[in-house]
Amino acid sequence: MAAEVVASAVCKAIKPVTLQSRAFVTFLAGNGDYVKGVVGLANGLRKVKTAYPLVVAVLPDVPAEHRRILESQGCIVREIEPVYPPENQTQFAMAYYVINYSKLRIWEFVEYSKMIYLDGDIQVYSNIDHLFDLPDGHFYAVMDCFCEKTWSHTPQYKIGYCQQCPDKVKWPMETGQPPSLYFNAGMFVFEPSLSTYAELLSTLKITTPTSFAEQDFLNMYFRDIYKPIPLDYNLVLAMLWRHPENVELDKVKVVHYCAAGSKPWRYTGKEENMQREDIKMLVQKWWDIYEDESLDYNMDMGVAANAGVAEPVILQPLIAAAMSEAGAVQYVAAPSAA
Ligand SMILES: O=c1ccn([C@@H]2O[C@H](COP(=O)(O)OP(=O)(O)O)[C@@H](O)[C@H]2O)c(=O)[nH]1
Ligand SMILES: OC[C@H]1O[C@H](O[C@@H]2[C@@H](O)[C@H](O)[C@@H](O)[C@H](O)[C@@H]2O)[C@H](O)[C@@H](O)[C@H]1O
Ligand SMILES: [Mn+2]
Repeated sequence: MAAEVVASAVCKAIKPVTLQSRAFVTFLAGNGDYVKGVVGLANGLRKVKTAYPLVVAVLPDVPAEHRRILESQGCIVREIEPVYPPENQTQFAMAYYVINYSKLRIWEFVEYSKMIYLDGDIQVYSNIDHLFDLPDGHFYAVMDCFCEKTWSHTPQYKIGYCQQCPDKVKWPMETGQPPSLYFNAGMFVFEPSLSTYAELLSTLKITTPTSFAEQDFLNMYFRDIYKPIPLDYNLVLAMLWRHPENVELDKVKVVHYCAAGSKPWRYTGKEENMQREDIKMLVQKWWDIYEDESLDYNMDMGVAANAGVAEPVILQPLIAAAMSEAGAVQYVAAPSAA
């Protein structure tokens, strides 16, 4: 087909799609060493050449020096109000509650139509920009694992049931339905919305805090629209020793350093499982990116090379979105939960 015919066909196919503003977002609290995690994340996103900026939602207690470091690394720093526990909810240490529930403020970042949230202890090793093209109206995240001691307070842990291997120890149906699919809240794809934000906070006010804080709360709130995505998009490290059969390490795109002792910037190797070769390799991989000065933010580099610069117009997703109406593009289908 002659080039001009193709061009006109593509132009006809591209309906007037409003420019989508998209960004990665992470969260930083306190004046401690998590800022290293966020700097590492900014470098990692640059290394995989994401087209989108990294927004950092910071609590007021994040010092000016840390904010300067983040801005010098191309991050967009946005201060958020802490979310304080209701007066009658004091069974959690204030700091733990505030640090975890304040994450919910990111729903008010409505200048972005779609965001990917990443914990500060996460590193992105392959480009995941295609997740922004997942269909709207759902909450995408990776399923968690119930086998670590951190779950010992739950019925599923006591029974030995885990959604990562539902046939290994079957859920006793006589006790009722198995727990709904449960995601790890260290990484998720979401759409900021003021109405959702208002409802999240009003619901929180009447919700008793639980051990996994905002992760439990988000699982309850988004249960009906939650869609699991493959664990390659958020490898919770405990999966390496709890469900190795579910992990293909060379396919993993995102690593979540949430196992005790695995935070790379604090790694001593002393905790359980921390002397594993795969853990040592993943910690070193994080340090290689953190210390790679060629990845530092540089105003002279091209826009695409600098996460955090004003949003470039990326035609590919717009064409894909337009073509999808012609049924020509298959989106990343959320895998079946089983
Ligand atoms: O002192 C802290 C503790 C937590 N966080 C942020 O809150 C997220 C959730 O905490 P963490 O990752 O330690 O929880 P885990 O995934 O290990 O349960 C972190 O990744 C950081 O982004 C922070 O900035 N400062
Ligand atoms: O308590 C709130 C946290 O809950 C989640 O971490 C848990 C979870 O991953 C468990 O499965 C692990 O066993 C545990 O180590 C780990 O702390 C989120 O990653 C984090 O962002 C944050 O919401
Ligand atoms: Mn984490």
